[in-house]
Amino acid sequence: MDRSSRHGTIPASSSAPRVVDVLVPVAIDHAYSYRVPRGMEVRPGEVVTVPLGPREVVAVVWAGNPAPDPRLHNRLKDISGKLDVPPLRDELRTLIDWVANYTLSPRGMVMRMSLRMGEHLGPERVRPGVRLSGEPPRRMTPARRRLLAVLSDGLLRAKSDAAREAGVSAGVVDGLVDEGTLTTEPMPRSPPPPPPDPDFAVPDFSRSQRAAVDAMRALASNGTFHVALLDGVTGSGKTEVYFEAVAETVRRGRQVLILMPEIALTGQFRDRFAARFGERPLEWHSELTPRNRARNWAAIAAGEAQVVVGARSALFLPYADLGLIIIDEEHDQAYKQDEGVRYHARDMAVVRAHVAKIPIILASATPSVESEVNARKGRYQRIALTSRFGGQHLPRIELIDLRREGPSRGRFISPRLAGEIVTAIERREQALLFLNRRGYAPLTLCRGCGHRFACTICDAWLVDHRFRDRLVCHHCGFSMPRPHQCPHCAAEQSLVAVGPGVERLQEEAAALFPDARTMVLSSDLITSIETMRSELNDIAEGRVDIIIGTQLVAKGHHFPRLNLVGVVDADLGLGNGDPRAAERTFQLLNQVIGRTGREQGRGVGYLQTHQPEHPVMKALVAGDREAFYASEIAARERTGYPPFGRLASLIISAGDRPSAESFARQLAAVAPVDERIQVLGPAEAPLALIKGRYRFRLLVKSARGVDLSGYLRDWLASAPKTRGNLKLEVDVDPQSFL
Ligand SMILES: Nc1ncnc2c1ncn2[C@@H]1O[C@H](COP(=O)(O)OP(=O)(O)OP(=O)(O)O)[C@@H](O)[C@H]1O
Ligand SMILES: [Zn+2]
Repeated sequence: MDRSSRHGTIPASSSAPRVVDVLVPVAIDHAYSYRVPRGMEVRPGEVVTVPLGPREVVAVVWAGNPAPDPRLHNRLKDISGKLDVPPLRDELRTLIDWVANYTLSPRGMVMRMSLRMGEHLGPERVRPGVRLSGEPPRRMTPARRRLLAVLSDGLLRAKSDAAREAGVSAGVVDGLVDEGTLTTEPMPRSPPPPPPDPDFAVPDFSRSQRAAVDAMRALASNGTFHVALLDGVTGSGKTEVYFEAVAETVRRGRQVLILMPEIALTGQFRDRFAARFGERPLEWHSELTPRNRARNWAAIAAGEAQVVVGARSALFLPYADLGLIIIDEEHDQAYKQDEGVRYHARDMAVVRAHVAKIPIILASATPSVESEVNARKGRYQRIALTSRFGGQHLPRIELIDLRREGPSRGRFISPRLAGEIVTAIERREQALLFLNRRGYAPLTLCRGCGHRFACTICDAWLVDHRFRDRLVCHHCGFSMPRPHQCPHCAAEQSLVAVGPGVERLQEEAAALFPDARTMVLSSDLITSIETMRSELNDIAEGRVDIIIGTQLVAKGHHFPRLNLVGVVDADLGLGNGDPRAAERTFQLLNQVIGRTGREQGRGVGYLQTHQPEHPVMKALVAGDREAFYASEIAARERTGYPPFGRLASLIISAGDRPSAESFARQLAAVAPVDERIQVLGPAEAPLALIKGRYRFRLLVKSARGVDLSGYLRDWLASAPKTRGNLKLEVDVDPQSFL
């Protein structure tokens, strides 16, 4: 069913040139008018190329323009060509308009996310193939002999493949083509990916899973807009359960999108999918090569790819017939894109599902407060899995009070935790040391003069990365070799590392447990999805005793022999002034401890903390999730924070501090008065300097039902314009308050 055909083609009037509005993929909001050349038929949604200044760009016809301004006629340019790909459907164009309007992003930039492969777009290139003709070569060489041997089966091979298999250069192949020994033929287009088989390996579901499985199948077969929160404790089998909704949708011949918070997770996930469906799903993320990107895009647009697993940008792809969306780990803050178009992929996925009239499943063991409230109010259907699969118990959690039983100075693993790790290894189980901090140490200082190494263009300390032997800024990526001398007082050997990162923990673990095999997992050490996959396999197959990792290991993994997690600094996320600090800490710690005790024995998590009285710690120890949500929801309600109120932030930055501050003040001064809306600030941002830019923030707070985007748009329309290097960024529903 092609919904865009409802609009039909844009009618040609007899004399005046036909004009259409075309959205170009640049930072502007409105579409430009272009003339349709004689003999070309275009419909809204069609992908075209148009001249834009000195360039040719791939763009999309957004609407007909039946009454163009006659004064423009002579100045309008022609559409250059049409791409042989399906038009962007109404559904996707509506989403693009909606997201642009909601986030206050230029529509062209939102649309660009749907055309992410730019010039690689278009039908796949035809590759030349070669085959033996029967004509003998005039002259024989060893290289020619090898090539003929490879082709002796008479099959057609891509030219490059034939050369590679025979170990000869392309010139050898061309030579034999010229002599008529080989004939050339175009290679057939690569076949579409084989479809997943919904009945390949259906698991036996446990009694407690069965109700959820039935609910999944029902929701998929109803096929209407509906939001379900699949709320299942860690290890309950959420993935197996939502696979049944996938299977049902695939049986109906419609497409499924599964979003993951982190692309490093997609490798393992695709293997697991293949175990259930016999085939790996198509993937979509920033690590794809341009060629795979173009191929996957085309397969998705043609409806040949039935299941797509991807990072948040996969939400904007032109699915031919999307029938279901799944958001795995829906609470994860990685779903918020914090630059360019600032959107929350979970929330916008709900919008897409609504526009497309299809079901969406949000899965989590620790739902976001937003989704939890929606489930409590009945706006989302809660589908619960309250126990672990296979009768395993949920982990037990104990606190280690660092004020009383902490490690000695310069050490980070307390004696009690170290003792438990020894016992675990003796039992041939694995242990995970969790610390959400990359590198060796967050701060380096000179013992002689107190000099601290800071980034010169950011308000941040340089982080010591010993494996790379450099000091690195985590905000701008600046790095320098680790110095051997203080640049300030010239003292030699005077630099000390302050505080721990995962690399330093590994050093300590090696000293404490000299016979144990350790592995560090952190995003800066993972070079590709493939290396991540092989390291995770090493862990799953027991080739590692102690895993030392950042939040990368907290998510979604299943390590059969892991029964102990030591959280080195449980307080790390609590003290940063973020209104969601408690929620995030609760989610992250729950999730990481949830990696334990998944197959045999009871898992246990140790939280090293300075704040054993903190409500988050108490809720974790008591295993009392209800208490946590109840107090957090009450606090949000009291303060009018989301989801009981709405927030937006305006970030003003400039190359010098006074310009940024004075513009922020001018902006605040012209905020329209509305008794339902409060404008707070400007205040210097917690990260006051990033990449050489000074930053101020305004926080806009409103009641729940207010059209905050509309308010912001009116405000900014009447505000002074940014000039010079002043920049104003709008973040609706901010997740980061730095
Ligand atoms: N019905 C079943 N039959 C066989 N194995 C199952 C079944 N349900 C779950 N499992 C297995 O139990 C383990 C945990 O399942 P899964 O990873 O889906 O849990 P989860 O709820 O997503 O966990 P988490 O939120 O902790 O990542 C997996 O190894 C999975 O294959
Ligand atoms: Zn920096």
